[in-house]
Amino acid sequence: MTEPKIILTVNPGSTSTKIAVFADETRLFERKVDHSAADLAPFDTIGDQFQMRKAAIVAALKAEGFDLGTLAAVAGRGGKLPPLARGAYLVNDDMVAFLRHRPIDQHASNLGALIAHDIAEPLGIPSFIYDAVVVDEMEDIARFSGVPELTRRASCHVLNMRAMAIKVLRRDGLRLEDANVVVCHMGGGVTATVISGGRMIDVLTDEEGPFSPERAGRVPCRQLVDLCFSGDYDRKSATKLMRGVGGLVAYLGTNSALEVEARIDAGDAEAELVYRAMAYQIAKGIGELSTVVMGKVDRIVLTGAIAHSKRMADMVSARVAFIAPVEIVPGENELEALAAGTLRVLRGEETPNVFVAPPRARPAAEIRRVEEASRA
Ligand SMILES: Nc1ncnc2c1ncn2[C@@H]1O[C@H](COP(=O)(O)OP(=O)(O)O)[C@@H](O)[C@H]1O
Ligand SMILES: CCCC(=O)OP(=O)(O)O
Repeated sequence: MTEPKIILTVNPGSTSTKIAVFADETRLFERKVDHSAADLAPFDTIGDQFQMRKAAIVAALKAEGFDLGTLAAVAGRGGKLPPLARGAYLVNDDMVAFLRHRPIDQHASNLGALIAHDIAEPLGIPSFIYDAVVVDEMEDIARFSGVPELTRRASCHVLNMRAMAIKVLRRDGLRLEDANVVVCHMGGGVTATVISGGRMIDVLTDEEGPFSPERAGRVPCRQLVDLCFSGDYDRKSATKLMRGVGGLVAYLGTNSALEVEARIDAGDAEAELVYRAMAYQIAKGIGELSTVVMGKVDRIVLTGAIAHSKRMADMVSARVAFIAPVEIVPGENELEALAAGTLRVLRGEETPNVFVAPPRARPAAEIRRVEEASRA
């Protein structure tokens, strides 16, 4: 009998870091470390959280008495890289450098590959990402933003959305390839997608859709431009306003939907209105994506940690149930999906993709200098 493959999976989310160790398909243990808005406030960028999050993981593994020497691979949640294909990518030097120095965006998932690589490299074992948040299968028509310089790109909770859609359909004897499903993941970030014929043909990213516990979501763009040039913000602080201290944090000072619900239960009318507004925006997003498949939606799936909330699930369902049956599948199985994908690679059933960093875009001023020099 062959020895089981031991895999450490790492899922840095905006409000928590989750890890689990698997022996083949069997989960040996799982740990979640929550990061409150106050814990995260001192960090300017996601990259600055690397040591804090890695230390939390190492401490959790130590508390379990886990021997790192038994590991066959480490898998991290894939972050804000350029658009990728579905499936596995080996974490290589190009990917590490890209995520460290020029990630497309600030998101906790950027730390998935970095932490996985940092743990795996000294052990002489590979690290992988699987179904990264930037898997992009959008159709050409979905890429228009209205400004030619700004192309819409996919970014969502890919791992969990696909896994939950497959689970719901399989239970009803259906296949993802044969259905139209709108999935909304409600966690620290909220994103939604419409999956048609097995592909995520359009996506509501966390910057174009509903606000969420710590993100602003879609905002009035002219006012945003004014805000950026008001003199009160630089690039870092304006970015953080959108991601990190937006949404529930901005309105209510907490990234915890659980805390907001406790305040509502205690009679806080402001908390109730903000939470209801979040549900309203989520429902509008689902409606928007339903038009992509002309309303022919087989299932709407609500998932993520906030789908545990009956209050939120009811508020959203009430507005979208006219479109299609609503399935509530709380939580996420991102760690299982990471382990399952990595196992396929280790067993030789899937070949990992190779990440090649795109060339750096040259700033307009540099291009002008080069052109002027060549004319001279
Ligand atoms: N049972 C629950 N009901 C409502 N909200 C919950 C519940 N459990 C967790 N949450 C909320 O879900 C959000 C975190 O989602 P999660 O997906 O775990 O985070 P991350 O995006 O960091 O991975 C937090 O706002 C948390 O308060
Ligand atoms: C970038 C989309 C994924 C996302 O928002 O994840 P979290 O909810 O974990 O922040």
